[in-house]
Amino acid sequence: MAKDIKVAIIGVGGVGKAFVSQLSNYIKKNASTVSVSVVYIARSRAALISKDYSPLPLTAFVSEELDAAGTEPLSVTDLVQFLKASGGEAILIDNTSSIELAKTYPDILSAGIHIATPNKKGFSSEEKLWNDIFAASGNNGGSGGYVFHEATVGAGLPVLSTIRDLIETGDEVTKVEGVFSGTMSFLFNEFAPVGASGAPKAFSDVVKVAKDAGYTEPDPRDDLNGLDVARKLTILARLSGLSIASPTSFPVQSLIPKPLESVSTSQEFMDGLPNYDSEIGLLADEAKKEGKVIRFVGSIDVPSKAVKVGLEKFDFSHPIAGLKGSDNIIAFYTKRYGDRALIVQGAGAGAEVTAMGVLSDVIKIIARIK
Ligand SMILES: NC(=O)C1=CN([C@@H]2O[C@H](COP(=O)(O)OP(=O)(O)OC[C@H]3O[C@@H](n4cnc5c(N)ncnc54)[C@H](OP(=O)(O)O)[C@@H]3O)[C@@H](O)[C@H]2O)C=CC1
Ligand SMILES: N[C@@H](CC=O)C(=O)O
Ligand code: NA
Repeated sequence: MAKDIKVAIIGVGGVGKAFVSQLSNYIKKNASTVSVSVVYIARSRAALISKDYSPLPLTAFVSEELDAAGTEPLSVTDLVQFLKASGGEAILIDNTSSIELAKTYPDILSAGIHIATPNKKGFSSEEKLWNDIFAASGNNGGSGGYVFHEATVGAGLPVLSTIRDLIETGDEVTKVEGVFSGTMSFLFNEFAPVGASGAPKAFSDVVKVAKDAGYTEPDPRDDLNGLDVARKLTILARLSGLSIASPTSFPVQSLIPKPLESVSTSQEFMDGLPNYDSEIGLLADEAKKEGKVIRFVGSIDVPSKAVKVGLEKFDFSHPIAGLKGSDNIIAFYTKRYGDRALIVQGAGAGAEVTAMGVLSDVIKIIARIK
């Protein structure tokens, strides 16, 4: 029988709940070959802890159960100690968007605990944190835990595994470009579709739909200010070998109306947004007159080290103009692939497709340690 791998899950929001459900199915399906026990599940102010390391039940109501029966969450130091005391391998799943938690990854990895996460913060903030995380990890042959973060770019789409494979097999990535935000894709595909006729939808209404569908960041301003895309490009640029100080160290266009930049809560922002629908409507109308649509895109030009994020106009026939739903499209230009890029396309946001990216990372870790 394979050794039992302990799992701790922090964050059971949209992605976290879908992850718990997918992990539960994975554990049942693979019970004869893999033994996985979830021993800790936490949200901000409550946790379920299995002190004797017996598996916690993985139900669809996990966040409600946490509130009803949970105790105070452990500090990261205590959680590491608890997982280490089990005597075996342990994986931490960070399904939050917390920078504080991300800052502790080097310590968690140094303790030999593995990490799988869709949280972009650790990989896209100051470069020192990125360097510390990978130096502490076992990814490059070190003694620390493995860290995988596929869902930080393009949700479950194979974006990071693709760029790593290209580079590790000796190809040279020259340019990466496309649509990197499920939210932004959905907003413009719905608000300014190709060949639109009739009354346009209000931009603020579409933002609300994207939020309710679980595409946005916990705070949708993090999408609309361009920073979510900037974080993804920071990760891809760093994987391409560029030194990127932070996601604000290159040009990033924000779609937040100036007067709403200073509001304090995300609810105030959502309430104020309808007042600015006409501003973005004008940009879409201008493009339409030229036979184009506007889309929110990003690009990394590796030789010139140029990274940028913002709105651009596209002909109706361009593949970016024709995207649907929350689809991302990411084109990798490399020496081997020449002028015809390697393209990855599909849903780039949503709980299920993101959780799939996290679980696939967990499965990769299990394959290395079991
Ligand atoms: N949604 C998507 O399509 C995608 C999301 N991601 C990333 O996945 C992560 C989760 O997103 P999503 O599920 O949509 O977000 P949600 O806001 O739905 O869920 C966040 C969860 O994290 C918990 N949490 C937040 N901070 C802490 C903390 N310091 N300690 C413990 N728990 C905490 C929250 O608990 P509580 O409710 O108690 O505060 C909640 O359970 C984010 O990093 C996001 O960027 C990545 C790709 C796609
Ligand atoms: N808010 C993000 C979620 C995935 O990273 C997006 O819309 O792409
Ligand atoms: Na991905």
